[in-house]
Amino acid sequence: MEGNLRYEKQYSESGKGKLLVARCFIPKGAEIFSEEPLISCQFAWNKLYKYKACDHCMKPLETAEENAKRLTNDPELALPFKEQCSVTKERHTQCQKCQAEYCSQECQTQAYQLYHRMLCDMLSSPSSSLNKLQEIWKNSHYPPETCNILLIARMIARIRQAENPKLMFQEFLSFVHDTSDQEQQYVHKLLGNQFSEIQTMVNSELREALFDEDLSEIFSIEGTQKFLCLIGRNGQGVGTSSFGTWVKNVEDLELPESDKTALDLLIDQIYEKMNEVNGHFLNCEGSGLYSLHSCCNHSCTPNAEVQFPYGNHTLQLVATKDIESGEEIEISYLDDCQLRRSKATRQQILLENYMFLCQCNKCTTDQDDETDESSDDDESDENMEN
Ligand SMILES: C[S@@+](CC[C@H](N)C(=O)[O-])C[C@H]1O[C@@H](n2cnc3c(N)ncnc32)[C@H](O)[C@@H]1O
Repeated sequence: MEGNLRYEKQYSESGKGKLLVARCFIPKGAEIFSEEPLISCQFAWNKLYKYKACDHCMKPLETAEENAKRLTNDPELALPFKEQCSVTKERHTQCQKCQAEYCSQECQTQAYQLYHRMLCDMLSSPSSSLNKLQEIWKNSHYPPETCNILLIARMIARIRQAENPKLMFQEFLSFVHDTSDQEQQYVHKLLGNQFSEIQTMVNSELREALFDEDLSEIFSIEGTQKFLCLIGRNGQGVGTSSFGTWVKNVEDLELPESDKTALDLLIDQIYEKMNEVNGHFLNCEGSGLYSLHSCCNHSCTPNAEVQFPYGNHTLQLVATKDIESGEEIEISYLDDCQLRRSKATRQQILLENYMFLCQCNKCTTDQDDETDESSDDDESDENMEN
């Protein structure tokens, strides 16, 4: 199988750590790989805002029409081509103990086998340390969120439920997780002074909920800090939307030109209304840790991008340019708007969020401060979403 892969892992000689390199020519638009996350989790505030998605794969649980009604605040809204909605409610299941909802029995079983068995009891009791931990986190990380502390609880449960917990722990440690850079100049922003009290609380609730003598290293304060940095530096934002999937499906339909025009108009009007009512928070969001994707370095002129074509947490890496054999495969950790900012601003955002001074081609050859197209006042709080 190795022989068919379009990429290989290498180690950078210029201090960028692991990286992915193309093993063959990859044409623009082609899939480089797709992968399931090692672990993923929705953001903590989703429930309150009524974003409903599978507790395991993040596939939306409300139909495209329900989704559109909620986000436009228009209970009368009706969508044509309802059969193009991919939500199949008759397949949905629920954990009888903690009420977690799933898009299918397969997801419920997978979640239980991977991490849910260890967490279910605690999640079903409102006063448990795990629920306390979620509340502590929610109260210090308001939307837009970039990670949920339950992701760490799931990581620990995944390690403890693994056939070989030490091996699974090592797998997580293969993601970059240092809490400061080599010169000790920069510390990850999740470990900033404003969060020091929270780190102690998080550590103590994690110990109470999930302590295991054999894995005591995870439960030290340094262990908690490492895990926080690990999700901060590698976590990939995931966004799913049943309306978005419906739009993609109806756009592929073979329709007479006049019907297509009417449909496009309807879609534009719905999106406009959604933006008016809800701003930019249209997706059910969360984050995940992906083994292969986390080997991709950042570039301010990337040649690949992350997509979620299946409407769940399965990630696909797609070439956005022709990539020559031997070329590094690079994504952007910045969104399009941030990519147009000056070198100084881009570097500051990357330092704050990922603790590195960008060594991509553009940054090492560029004196582009004057090309900055936007104000440098906005703060960035983006994860590896783009
Ligand atoms: C998701 S990891 C990418 C893979 C990483 N090189 C590794 O060894 O695992 C993100 C980290 O890679 C490094 N990195 C990514 N892009 C970089 C770049 N353009 N310049 C320097 N370091 C970079 C930084 O340490 C960053 O925190």
